[in-house]
Amino acid sequence: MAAPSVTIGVLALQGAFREHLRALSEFEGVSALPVRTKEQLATVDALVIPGGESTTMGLVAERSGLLEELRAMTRARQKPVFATCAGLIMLAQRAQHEKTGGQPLLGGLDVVVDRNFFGTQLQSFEATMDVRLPGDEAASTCHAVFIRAPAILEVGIRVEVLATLPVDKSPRPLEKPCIVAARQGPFLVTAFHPELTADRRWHAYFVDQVRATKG
Ligand SMILES: NC(=O)CC[C@H](N)C(=O)O
Repeated sequence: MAAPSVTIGVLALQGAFREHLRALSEFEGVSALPVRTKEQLATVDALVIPGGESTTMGLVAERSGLLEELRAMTRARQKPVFATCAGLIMLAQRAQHEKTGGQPLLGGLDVVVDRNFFGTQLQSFEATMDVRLPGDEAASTCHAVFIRAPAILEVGIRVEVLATLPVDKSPRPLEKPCIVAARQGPFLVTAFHPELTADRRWHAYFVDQVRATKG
């Protein structure tokens, strides 16, 4: 039986949305659409929130009247959401080192993130680390691109950790490995950018999850 076809939106207000649209278009039976309005948001089965700059993304969402719709969607935790880097910050329940004066977050993912955990743009880096994708029996290797990346500092009990960056791979000294990928119910998050490498396992897992949700 053919897998059900699904429509996946990519929030296209700011940031690396084109790369996600391109990655999703590689999957058969997936139609990938940029989302900029409430009407577009209402038509998708799932949403990708890309990397970029979370303060700008939050402000543009606020100005375009999309923020409350997005919040309602993520807080209801019904539709699958794949959030990368700035997207992870947006989805977090709480962020440290927020922009002065605060910044609009969506919430729904039970984590605390540090927004610029690894430092400035100059501390952007790449690392090969072990990850465990949901459903995989064993850990496997993943090459990851971190661009002024956040890290997850605290997780709620319903959050499953999928990848931690070992201390010797970090550009700044760390006391312990830090969490860089996780999932909770319909949410999948990475602090790095899978859309910028050829490794499609994260998108593939997400597409499967969207298909399973749609039945
Ligand atoms: N590459 C990224 O998405 C960087 C995110 C950035 N640290 C922020 O605050 O939004």
